[in-house]
Amino acid sequence: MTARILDGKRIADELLERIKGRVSVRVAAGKSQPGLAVVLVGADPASAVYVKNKRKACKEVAFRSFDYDLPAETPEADLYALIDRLNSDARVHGILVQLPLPPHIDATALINRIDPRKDVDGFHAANVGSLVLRQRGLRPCTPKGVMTLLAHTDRPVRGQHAVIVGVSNHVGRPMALELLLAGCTTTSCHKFTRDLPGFVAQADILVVAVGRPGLVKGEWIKPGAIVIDIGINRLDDGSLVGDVEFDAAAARASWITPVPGGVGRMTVATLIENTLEAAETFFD
Ligand SMILES: Nc1nc(=O)c2c([nH]1)NC[C@@H]1CN(c3ccc(C(=O)N[C@@H](CCC(=O)O)C(=O)O)cc3)C=[N+]21
Repeated sequence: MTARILDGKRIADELLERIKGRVSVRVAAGKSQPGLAVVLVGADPASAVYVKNKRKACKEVAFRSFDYDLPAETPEADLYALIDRLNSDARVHGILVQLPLPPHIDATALINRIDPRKDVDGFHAANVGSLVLRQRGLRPCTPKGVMTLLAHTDRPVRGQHAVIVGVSNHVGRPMALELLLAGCTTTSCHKFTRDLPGFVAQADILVVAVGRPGLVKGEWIKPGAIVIDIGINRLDDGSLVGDVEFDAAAARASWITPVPGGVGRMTVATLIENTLEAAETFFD
């Protein structure tokens, strides 16, 4: 078998195109233009690339974007004051504070200061709770974007054995929940897991979000599996690779996401989707 490419760039562009249409309908009906505030603290080069992509996506769908590029030394109190201002600014429907933050800032406290209705990352404790309990709320972008990708395969999700490698707050753990809620039998693997290859071999749907190039070997993959690679690793030669050996995995899988051009693009498009959803659900 040779895998079909689950084309995150194309699926993300189609999603953005649909959102752009909905924005023009909304604005023509006299409703507000959705607004997204993107807060970047410090000069982490990877963060700069991601933030640039988010601001570009805002332009593409005719959202208003409010950009804050702050020095790494910004006092915590100034950031709280900024969040408070954005929370009460009616032109702003979504607030994103790019992570990681400099070490002197308590990221958890700052994220929890965001109005949960504007927390388009879905990182606020209230939104994580809503996801767990299946209540209305904003859902973390990367796992939600992966569910959109899975809907573009020819395979059902319900009933499949999903194996998630990585249990981070923002990606691996909410990913396992999304798949569980969609009717998968789920297995989460992490650094204490014994026999990672044995679990990977059982996956009908494999999602890897660790950040270690080549962690998952192609020969571990169950023939016909769907492989979702969330890792983004920059090699010394400047190229980007995921956590899965792409060529060897693609020889066995039915579908596979590329890096770049896979999950990363969906994360950005889903952030935009969440911002429109926030505007429509909470502020119309
Ligand atoms: N508050 C917060 N929310 C986030 O959603 C968030 C964050 N902090 N911190 C960092 C991670 C990472 N992330 C990505 C965004 C875009 C691409 C992306 O556009 N990737 C492209 C190109 C990547 C490149 O050229 O470097 C691709 O995979 O094709 C990837 C990863 C969002 N994150």
